[in-house]
Amino acid sequence: MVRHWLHTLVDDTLMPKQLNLLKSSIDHGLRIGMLSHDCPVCGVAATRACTRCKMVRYCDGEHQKQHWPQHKKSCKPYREAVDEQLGRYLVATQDLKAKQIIFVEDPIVVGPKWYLSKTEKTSIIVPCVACYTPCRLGKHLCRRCRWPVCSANCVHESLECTVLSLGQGPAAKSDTRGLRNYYREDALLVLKCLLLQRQAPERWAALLQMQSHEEERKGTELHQEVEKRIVSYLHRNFLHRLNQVAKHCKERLISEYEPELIHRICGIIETNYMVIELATGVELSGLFRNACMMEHDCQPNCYFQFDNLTHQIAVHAGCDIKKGEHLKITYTNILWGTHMRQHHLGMTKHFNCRCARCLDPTEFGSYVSALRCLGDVNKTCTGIQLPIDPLNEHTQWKCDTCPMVVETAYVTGLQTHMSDDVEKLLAGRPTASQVELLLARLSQMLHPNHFHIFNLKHTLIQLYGYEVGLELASLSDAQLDRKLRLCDELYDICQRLDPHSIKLAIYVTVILIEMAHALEQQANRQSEQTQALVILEKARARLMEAHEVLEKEHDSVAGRKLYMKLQKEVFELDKLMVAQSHDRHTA
Ligand SMILES: C[S@@+](CC[C@H](N)C(=O)[O-])C[C@H]1O[C@@H](n2cnc3c(N)ncnc32)[C@H](O)[C@@H]1O
Repeated sequence: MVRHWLHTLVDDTLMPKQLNLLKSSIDHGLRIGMLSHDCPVCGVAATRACTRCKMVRYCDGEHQKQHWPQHKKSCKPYREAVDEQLGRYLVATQDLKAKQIIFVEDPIVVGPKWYLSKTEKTSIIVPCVACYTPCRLGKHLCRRCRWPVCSANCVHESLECTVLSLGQGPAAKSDTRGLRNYYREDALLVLKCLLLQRQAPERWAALLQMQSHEEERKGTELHQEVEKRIVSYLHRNFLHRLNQVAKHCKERLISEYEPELIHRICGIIETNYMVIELATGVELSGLFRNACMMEHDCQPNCYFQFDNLTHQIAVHAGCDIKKGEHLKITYTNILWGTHMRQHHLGMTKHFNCRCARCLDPTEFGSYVSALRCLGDVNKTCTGIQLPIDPLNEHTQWKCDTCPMVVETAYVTGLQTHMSDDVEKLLAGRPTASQVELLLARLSQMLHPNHFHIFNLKHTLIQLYGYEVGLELASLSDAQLDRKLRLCDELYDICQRLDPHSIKLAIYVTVILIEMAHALEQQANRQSEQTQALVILEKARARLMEAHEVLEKEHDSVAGRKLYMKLQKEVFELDKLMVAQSHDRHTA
């Protein structure tokens, strides 16, 4: 769902179920259409881009010169800065308006997904080695390197093809597992990085400037994992033969490829990679010189979109940003509680986040990590238990009402146990009553806004109104009220965590659509037509808000599918409203 830096650790169980239902409609490429390709002076289609920001194009140097006094006010509205704690980061050099494109840039390198899911590792559908179109393993192979391509005519980049052709290929009569053990597309991004030495020395130099955390990574699980998955795989199958080739050809295809360098590249990828989702649903991983410099904050102020064809990134202001403010994105799942986010950032990006949300035990009043206080044997308590020092992983948790204190180990144990219960339940397509049961059980210990509770409630709003027997028209008034109340609660949490819906656009859209559904049903049950129309107006306002929120997700598959759904919903609602007001006038 939501695109960002995360891989397998992003909680898939939080993916709105509705999106799965919508998985089959439109599929077309999306360009970063917000940029004009016309000369701003004469309106003629132009190719000569401003070399500084690359965001405006001119038909000739004369018009570029003429436009400069105007353009210089918005050209490259940010600068790079460095500090000891953050490393390199970006700062706004002028006030920026929400949604404004701050910059567009080409990738340094793009390649297949850096982490494959369990299913992908064994799937016979793989991305074409040349163009990433999904193709069936073994149907077409590149004539030279014998890697899977989508058609016999698809042309594979020649240097990569040469290196891959050094491999022996999978063992004869390999089953799918054997084939997948050989065709490991998740190692190709590293190979593409190595090839930059020869193909694009400037991009190679930019790559090597990126943060790798290579020292901190040594001896960690991630280091061991890439040693097996990438470093030894590439050496064993392809790179070990490069020396022999060099002797024959009297030139080196790649000058440096020793294991330490490959580990460093793996560190660079792990620290910086961004997920690019294509219209086909195929995910790629990319590195960008400037975009990857943006620092992390658990409440970001920027969002980004990708061009499907060129893989360019467009970074937008997610809200109004003042001159001097840092440009910030989020590297983790903002629906997780502070301890989980900290753990994830520490493990993959090697830093402790000290943003305003992480420092606030209530997490902006959202209470997504909070527990209920159970009191002691003598007295029950209605208080809330919160971490005393949220940045300390060993902190105690204290009740805000009574003297009760619990240890972190207890809280972590409880949450892990509950994670398992939630994941297990949601993986099995539960009914609303099964979700309600678990919700009731977890609610005895967790705050009503806790992230596990959020997850269950977000599932519930997509079951009331859809499940057989619980279609909107079949819901009792109480069930309809419950759906609406759950939507309100979820919306409130999203607003606290992400007031501009920068990271939670998909979640918020689903919530707003479900709110609109519940309101439409309430309007249906109104005998008083004027009142019904007022409720329908409210429903329409929710859909319009969803429309606005979803703009940030125009480039994602989920976003485009939801957008189509939304268009239909607005159309249907408008029809209903016209019919209602017609009835009112003729009554
Ligand atoms: C994607 S890179 C960002 C660019 C990096 N600062 C550089 O100099 O190349 C991510 C790394 O930047 C640093 N970083 C980013 N956001 C941070 C934050 N909020 N606090 C501390 N370090 C941060 C961490 O070292 C992290 O692993």
